[in-house]
Amino acid sequence: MSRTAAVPVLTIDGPSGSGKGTISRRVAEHLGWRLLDSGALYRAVGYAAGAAGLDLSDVEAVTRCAQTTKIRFQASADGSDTHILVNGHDATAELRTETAGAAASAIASIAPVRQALVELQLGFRKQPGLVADGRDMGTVIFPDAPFKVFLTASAAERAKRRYKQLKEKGLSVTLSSLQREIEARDHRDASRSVAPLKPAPEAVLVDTTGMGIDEVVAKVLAVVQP
Ligand SMILES: Nc1ncnc2c1ncn2[C@@H]1O[C@H](COP(=O)(O)OP(=O)(O)OP(=O)(O)O)[C@@H](O)[C@H]1O
Ligand SMILES: Nc1ccn([C@H]2C[C@H](O)[C@@H](COP(=O)(O)O)O2)c(=O)n1
Repeated sequence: MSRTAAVPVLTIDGPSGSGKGTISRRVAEHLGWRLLDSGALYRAVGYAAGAAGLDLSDVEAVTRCAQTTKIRFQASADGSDTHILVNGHDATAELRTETAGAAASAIASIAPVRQALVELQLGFRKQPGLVADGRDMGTVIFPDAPFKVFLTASAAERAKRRYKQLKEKGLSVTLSSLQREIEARDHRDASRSVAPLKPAPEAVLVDTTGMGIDEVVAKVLAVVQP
């Protein structure tokens, strides 16, 4: 699934809360490369399906939804942030919730839904390069990527990070329920038959447990610029 093999791609896959989004953004900025947040696409389809009142296990209806939903990434006016428009509605805040993550994980196990999002993802591969974050970037979407990283961290550490993030947003959550949700999502993403969450055999594994963000960024950059 190449599109333009001459364009370098760094794939960053890993479980929920391992820091893929944060690290991908920082690394893409440093390299001056484009960024693909593939999880946002699945979140957008899950959100659109929910908004249309669909049963998320209705394969035909959710597939049609994936094929017709218009998803657009738009830089904020000051360029510091990216907004996600779903069928013209700015759904950025709704898409970041744990509920949206769980809905995304549910519809992501449907093979034709994944197929409907392939071309969109390949279209991000443009010069001077792409940092692609997700679950199957290195295994399915960009198997020929010259640089592949798999980020992990213990479930307890990932739950703590998410807890801090949500508390800072003023949301009421408990650490134990977050850890349970994270573990359930990991299990579903890793055990599905289509494009399961797993490292590409040649990916560099980075366990970020106990590592700060700057340290992880440096380690990932070293994969591209040894
Ligand atoms: N190495 C790190 N040390 C401490 N906090 C981190 C680290 N990496 C990421 N974080 C924080 O953890 C939280 C989750 O990170 P992030 O959203 O990047 O993870 P993710 O893997 O993209 O999650 P998801 O798959 O659910 O979208 C954020 O608040 C982020 O700032
Ligand atoms: N390449 C991808 C990206 C995401 N998903 C699914 C599985 C995740 O639980 C969900 C949300 O992703 P996140 O925003 O947390 O990275 O979307 C996938 O199957 N494949």
